[in-house]
Amino acid sequence: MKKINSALISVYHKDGLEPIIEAFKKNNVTIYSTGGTQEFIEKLGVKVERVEDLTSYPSILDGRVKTLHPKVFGGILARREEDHLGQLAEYDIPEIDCVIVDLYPFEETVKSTNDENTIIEKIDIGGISLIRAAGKNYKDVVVVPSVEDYAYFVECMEEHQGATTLAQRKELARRSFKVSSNYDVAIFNYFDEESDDITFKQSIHQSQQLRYGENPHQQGIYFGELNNMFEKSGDKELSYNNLVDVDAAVNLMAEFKDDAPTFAVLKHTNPCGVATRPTILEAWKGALAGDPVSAFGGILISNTTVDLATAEEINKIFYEVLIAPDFTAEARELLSKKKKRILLKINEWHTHKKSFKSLLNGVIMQDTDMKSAEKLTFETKTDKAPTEAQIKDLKFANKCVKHLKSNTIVLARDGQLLGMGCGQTSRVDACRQAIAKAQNFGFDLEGSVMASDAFFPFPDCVEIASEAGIKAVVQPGGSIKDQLSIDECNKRGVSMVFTGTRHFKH
Ligand SMILES: NC(=O)c1ncn([C@@H]2O[C@H](COP(=O)(O)O)[C@@H](O)[C@H]2O)c1NC=O
Repeated sequence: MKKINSALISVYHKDGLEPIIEAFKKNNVTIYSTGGTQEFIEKLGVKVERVEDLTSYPSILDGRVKTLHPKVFGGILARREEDHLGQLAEYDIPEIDCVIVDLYPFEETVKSTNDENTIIEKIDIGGISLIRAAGKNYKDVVVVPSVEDYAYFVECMEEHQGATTLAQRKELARRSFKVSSNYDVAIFNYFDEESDDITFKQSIHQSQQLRYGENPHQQGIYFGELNNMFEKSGDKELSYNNLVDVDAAVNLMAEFKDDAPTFAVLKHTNPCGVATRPTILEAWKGALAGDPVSAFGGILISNTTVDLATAEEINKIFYEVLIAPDFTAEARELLSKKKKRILLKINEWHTHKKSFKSLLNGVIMQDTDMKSAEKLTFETKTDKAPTEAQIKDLKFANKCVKHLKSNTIVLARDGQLLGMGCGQTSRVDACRQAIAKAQNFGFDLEGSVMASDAFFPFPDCVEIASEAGIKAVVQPGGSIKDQLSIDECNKRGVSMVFTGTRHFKH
């Protein structure tokens, strides 16, 4: 157990210090402090020793140098043993038993301005050195590295009448290196933004223990911050699988965010029902019709506010998560009555620019596939060109195919997904699956269109699709046997366009 006799306090966020100062007063702790912090503490009626008096230097260079001095760091870093204490005495350096710091808000500054000078001034040097020094010497010194730790520190002191245990000091040292490493990563990422150097560092502050991972015997943790993106209602927490599905759903619907009302039903990340319609109710009905069986327990997402009429229909099935830009008050009230369902109001259609996956002994990163069908050039390769209506459907189908596991085929007509085959080891299997699913759910495929995530190595898919009634096809092209598929289309009066962009999804 170590009693605190002296403390250095230099904090950006002053609010919240009050209980600490109160406890220090009770235990006669000598407080050293920097300018603004000193003023704040003195307003609480407690006497403070100025760091400037300790160092015999004023704060200089606009505050760039205020605590960086051997009189400060000596008192923090000295081991409380004869040799070190002798040196402190020799140089008239007081021991500092506790360091409380809250760093300049670097990340918030980067978010709020592009002005480099302002950003650079918010790189804390003295503060981070203080917490690293105190963290290193945790056996003798207690460190409080951020405003988030004030409450824990007060608890520790209350438990032992102004003293701390070794375990508590070690825990606070751990927190101090968490703060300093996150802080340095954020600074690094700012400087690294335009660099060609290949590095991977992330500063993530929040984490959430999930009920379990993909299966109950696997642990699951989410590292990240969802609160800016969604407002969640419902008591149930998002599970690991929900998070994976919600991510897939948002990435899909981001493609349709500027379109007419669109609804999608996803299962295990794959969209199995999607429809764009003049009203949200019709969009829901159209999406559900795509695969009413798989929709059970699915993830639902719309690009339009969910109204009461739509909510009444949705309420007829069991779903896990419903995501929408908003819900009318009546729709929310109705949907909230059923437990075990999560409503997410989405605030921003944020799609991450980079995506990561852990594998083997590391992590792979890639640019997210941001190529949307709206921006692709559809180059007609057949004698027959698709009609305007078919082009619209081909774009719709191509937006869907991009979000399905490869190999995948999507069949669509009039802004509705009619059938899809996905996760197949051959394209012809995906094609057969898409046709079978569509026919199973009562769709006549006459006049529909087909999208493929990658090229056709053989003309077999065109043959099968055309037999089922498909009249237009979109694919990236790029096979040495492209001509065979084009010839097959010409023979059958089917139009085919190439986009030049493959959408594999593994
Ligand atoms: N330059 C230094 O020696 C220095 N020492 C402490 N700081 C920071 O100064 C801030 C507190 O300053 P003030 O008490 O003047 O409001 C804290 O965020 C602390 O992390 C410093 N500022 C930046 O590096």
